[in-house]
Amino acid sequence: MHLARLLTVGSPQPLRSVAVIISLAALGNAALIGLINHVAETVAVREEIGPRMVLLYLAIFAFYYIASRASLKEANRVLQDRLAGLRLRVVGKIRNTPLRSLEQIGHGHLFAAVAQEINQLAHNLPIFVAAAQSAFLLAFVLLYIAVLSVPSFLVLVACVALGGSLFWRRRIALNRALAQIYDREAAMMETMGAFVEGFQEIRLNADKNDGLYRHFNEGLDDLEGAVVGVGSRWVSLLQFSNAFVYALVGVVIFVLPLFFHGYDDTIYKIAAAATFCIGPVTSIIGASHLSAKAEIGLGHVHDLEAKLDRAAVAPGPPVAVSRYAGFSRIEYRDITFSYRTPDDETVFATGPWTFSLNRGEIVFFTGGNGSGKTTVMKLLSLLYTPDAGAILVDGRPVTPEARQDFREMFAAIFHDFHLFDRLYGLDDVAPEVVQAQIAEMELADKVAFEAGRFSTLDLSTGQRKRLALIVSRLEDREIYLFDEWAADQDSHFRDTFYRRILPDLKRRGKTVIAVTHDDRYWDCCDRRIRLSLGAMEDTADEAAGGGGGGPTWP
Ligand SMILES: Nc1ncnc2c1ncn2[C@@H]1O[C@H](COP(=O)(O)OP(=O)(O)OP(=O)(O)O)[C@@H](O)[C@H]1O
Repeated sequence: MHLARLLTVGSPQPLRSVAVIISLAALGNAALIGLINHVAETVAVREEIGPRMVLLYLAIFAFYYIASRASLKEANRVLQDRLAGLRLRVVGKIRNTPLRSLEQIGHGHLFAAVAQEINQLAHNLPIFVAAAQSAFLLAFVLLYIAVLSVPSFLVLVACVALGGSLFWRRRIALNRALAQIYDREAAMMETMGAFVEGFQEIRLNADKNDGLYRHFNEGLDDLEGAVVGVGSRWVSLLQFSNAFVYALVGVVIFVLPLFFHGYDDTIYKIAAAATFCIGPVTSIIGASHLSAKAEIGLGHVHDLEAKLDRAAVAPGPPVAVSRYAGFSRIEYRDITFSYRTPDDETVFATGPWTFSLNRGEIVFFTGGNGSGKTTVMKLLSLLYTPDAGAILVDGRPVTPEARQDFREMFAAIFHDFHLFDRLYGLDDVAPEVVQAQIAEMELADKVAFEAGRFSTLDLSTGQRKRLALIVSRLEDREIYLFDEWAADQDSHFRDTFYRRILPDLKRRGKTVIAVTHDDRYWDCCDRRIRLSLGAMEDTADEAAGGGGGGPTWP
């Protein structure tokens, strides 16, 4: 069903053309079988095979060869095109999904669906195409048998229907077992991931290393047992299909002559034709095994698509300049937000809080671990949509359609930031400008900007953060969010950040919101907000609190 859905999305025209070419190739194959039978009969009655027959054989063979090659190539091209379309569609949905929904789906699930499942399918597609050709061939061979003897055809069709239904029943049981393998494979992949991500920890601790290895081994045993079980079911299914074809040949040779007269002349032709079917039947059975796997994999991709569709927000038109560019004041009114479990239990809640931000000010957010600073940063930039409350820019409410415009005002460096090696979205930046910033950030001996990309990202965490700062400055946004940016910097660069970079941004009319634990630099802000269990607290009255302009609560 999922495979059929993959094929039917998009224009039906290429599929029709493929079906025509595949059926031509199968027709050529069947004609070849018919001709071979005819020649064998001619030789058997000691008649001469003339050059016409040789020429006919060569012509049919050439036709079959060309059509078969073209059908495999064309079908593969069309199917790979459908898969590329599926990948593009899923990634297109991912990029328009709200951050929170993506976090709930989980990165592992996303990668498994977009990379693993679709890749596997892409590799197996040629086998499906060959199986489709075999199916057409079987149909033509049955037609050929019908031309030779209608009663034989009817008996064979009845036998094939019976065999097909037996096969189908066994296949359903096999599919169930395959689905269980999928779950075990996912669990094993997770433990594999722990080896890679926790490599430093296990290299330092042999007991931990052994424990994880044992856990992996148990999972592997479990998986192996399931795979072996499916393998033996699969082998017996394959044997059943081959034995079934031989049984059919037996019916042709031994049973049919007992019931039908005048059958002796054609018996060997029908037997030969049925024998020719063994290869195609094996090819179809092989593909059916893979198609069961593909169904499960594609099922996961389609499940993911459905989740993304439920969460998706229709993208607005491309934004050249945010409609809020040049804002004077942003007000966040009665904002609330909570992380919830799938059972709808609240894990952490923040708000209701009300906060306003004036153009050109520097606001620090402080608070203990888990107090909600990062969460609030994501709410302020609308990476998270508040559960309730309103945001107004210069008195105008930010409507759902305008949210992307609002986000376009921000450049953010979160503590789990991602550094791209290219300046995506900054096509017009002159390399000299980037190079000058690299020098200013004292990274010139480490990294260069060449051919539109950074020469390396293999840098220390502090250095990578400096590179991220360069990128955010090049983006030239209205508001800068820094989530503990200075935490990984040495004392010299920490000083540079608070005493030079932040004031410089302010001088250029930028607004800065920074999460910080650096109490030595609290004098560098205009206002400081403290978060405690998700609640905002005014620090204006604190003697050691932020200097500057003091709080500006609405
Ligand atoms: N993706 C998430 N899903 C569920 N709960 C989360 C998620 N991220 C954070 N939380 C919860 O929200 C609370 C606040 O987290 P947040 O990262 O905002 O705190 P923080 O003040 O930035 O902490 P830190 O100083 O350690 O960086 C945490 O207690 C955590 O349990």
